[in-house]
Amino acid sequence: MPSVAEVSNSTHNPKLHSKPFFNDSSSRRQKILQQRKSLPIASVEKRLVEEVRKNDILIIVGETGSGKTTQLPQFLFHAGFCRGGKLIGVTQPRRVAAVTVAKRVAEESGVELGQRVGYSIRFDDRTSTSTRIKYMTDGLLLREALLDPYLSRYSVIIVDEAHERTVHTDVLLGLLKKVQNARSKSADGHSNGNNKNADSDMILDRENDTNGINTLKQCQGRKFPPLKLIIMSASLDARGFSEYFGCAKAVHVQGRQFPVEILYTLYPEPDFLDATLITIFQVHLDEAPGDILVFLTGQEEIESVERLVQERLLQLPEASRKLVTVPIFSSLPSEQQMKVFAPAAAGFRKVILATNIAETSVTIPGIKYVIDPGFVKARSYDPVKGMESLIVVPISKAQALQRSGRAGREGPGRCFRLYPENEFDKLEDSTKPEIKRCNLSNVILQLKALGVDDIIGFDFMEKPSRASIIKSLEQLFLLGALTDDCKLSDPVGHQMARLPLDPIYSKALIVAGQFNCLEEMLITVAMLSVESIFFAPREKLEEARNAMKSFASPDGDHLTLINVYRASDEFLEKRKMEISKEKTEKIRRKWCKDNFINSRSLRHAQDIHRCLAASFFLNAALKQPEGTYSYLTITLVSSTQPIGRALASGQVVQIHPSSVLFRAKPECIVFNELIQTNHKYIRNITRIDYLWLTELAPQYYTMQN
Ligand SMILES: Nc1ncnc2c1ncn2[C@@H]1O[C@H](COP(=O)(O)OP(=O)(O)OP(=O)(O)O)[C@@H](O)[C@H]1O
Repeated sequence: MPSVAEVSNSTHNPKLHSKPFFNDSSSRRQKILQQRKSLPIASVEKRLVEEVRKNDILIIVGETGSGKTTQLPQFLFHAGFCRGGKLIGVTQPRRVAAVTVAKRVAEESGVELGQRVGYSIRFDDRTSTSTRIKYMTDGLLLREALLDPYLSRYSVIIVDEAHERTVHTDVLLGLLKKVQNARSKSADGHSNGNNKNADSDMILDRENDTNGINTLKQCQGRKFPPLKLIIMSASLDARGFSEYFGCAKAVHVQGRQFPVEILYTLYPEPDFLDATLITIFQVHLDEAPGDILVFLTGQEEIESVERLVQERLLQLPEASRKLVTVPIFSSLPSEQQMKVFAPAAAGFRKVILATNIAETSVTIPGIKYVIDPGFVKARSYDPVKGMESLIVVPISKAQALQRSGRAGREGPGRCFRLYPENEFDKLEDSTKPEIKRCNLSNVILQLKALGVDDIIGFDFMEKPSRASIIKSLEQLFLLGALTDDCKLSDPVGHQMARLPLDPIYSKALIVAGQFNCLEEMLITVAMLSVESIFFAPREKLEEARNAMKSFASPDGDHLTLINVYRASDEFLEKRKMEISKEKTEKIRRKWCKDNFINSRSLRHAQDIHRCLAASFFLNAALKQPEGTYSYLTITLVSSTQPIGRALASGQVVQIHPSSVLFRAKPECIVFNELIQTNHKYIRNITRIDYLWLTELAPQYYTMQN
């Protein structure tokens, strides 16, 4: 049993370190200072710092809003943990949390964002050489470990919201355990290279790597100060984490700043969307001023609730219509996401319609009421079919707690749970770790690059199933990332591991060079790697559709994406298109000229098609007579060999209505995404010639004939 020390809330309020916040003593500065002083964590600053000094691994559990995320890194900074230019890294499962918390802490510290306090998320880095407190996504820290296997720049790493158990958090925990072990050995004067301790073999067994990833050889002989590791959350299974870290100490920061009253329904609600609407209007019409945060499962649901709210508002007297809806979901452009943090116009109440993106870590100013129907859209993975799907499931108790914790941050709050209290009791305590319900290709690629060859033997907090591991190994093998003996292939596997992309995209980029279409592939992958390029607000649906049509390519979504990218590039940069110096076949040119076709564009389009086919061959589908598609999946014949012979079996999928090929329905296509709602849909699709499959992926497709 781990020892759980209670760090109580005392009446003593230590003087907070207050480097100049702002030039003037504005009322905002005073307010922030006051707010910080009154946080439960403020009264236990010294004791927490002491605990961190005494323990290399510390588990901190504290109520939502008690000040863990914003205050602890500042306490440690002022206590000298950044001496010698070291960093305190704080990981978050979500980008929006990393960005908004960093902004808040920079403001609290009175520094410009990107200086002492910064953030780093994929494709957006706001740090500098003076950054000492760095908020980042857990995925980003994993990538940093590829370049710096000892994470030598960090003196402290705080894994925040660990209860979410994202796949990156779980891999990171295993990795940090090993890094910490290796660093404490190096600090003790152990020779890294000779140490055969199993705990450090991942780092120690790294071979020389010619692909730019730092290797053990470069690290040998260097000494690193011990790494402090802090695992934090409001709803953590402290015992489970403590056991995983060898009976690490767990402390509990008691108290919350403001109470949140929890209300349940008397009976189960047959239609939770209807119940949500009724509750929104009850709060709006009957409750004191304060904004509302509603948790829904996805974009479609958010848009339909938004529409229904607008319709019902029109039925109210003019004076009661002062309610504005603001959506937030992951595919919304980030400027739009940030709108939820802006106050509503004077006299208006704001109702934020959010997915679980707003569930943890974030403080949305003004929120007094939370409406929680109790559902979430979660990933699930079927390793046999190789299919990942999103399904609506009840939330866990931990999630319910996080949701209610978004209220009560600036004053007392209320949370309306749209289910009876006895239903709450039946919820799972915590969310099933994502690593047990997702495709592992990306994780395996990264672990292999970090020198972990035995994936099944890796010290995961909870092991993914053997079937998922094998399926993902198989996919990586078919993409050419692994050799026959399951090692990272050279150079393809190493190159793929370095790219911060899905393995399928990385492979596309690598193959693109051979097909002379790297630029186009970069555009395609860049466009696919960001959230949805097309955005269609409900009130401007027709205009948005017309705009999309003007870019649409008859060959599919990928080429359409390139059209969009190029149009915006030309518009913004007013840059002339570069003329290709390549010689192309005279006949083909003439044919293009006669047919008013840009031969260069056509050539690239063809290359891109082939390039996509080469890398996306795992995701091919053939049209069936009735207009659906048969998706070719791979089934293992031999269960003893992870990469054995493969056979294809079909399952029925449909083209998603958002695709420009929704009506055209070509004979053979490749696609990027398979999603399951009420149907199995495929998205981001390109038309291909079936023969290319056998030409470019003979190891797989010749067997179909
Ligand atoms: N952007 C912000 N605007 C206004 N107040 C904020 C902001 N960020 C934080 N706060 C204040 O600081 C308090 C502590 O926030 P913090 O995120 O550190 O808490 P936490 O313990 O990490 O909560 P959680 O477990 O929910 O992540 C909030 O309750 C709120 O009062």
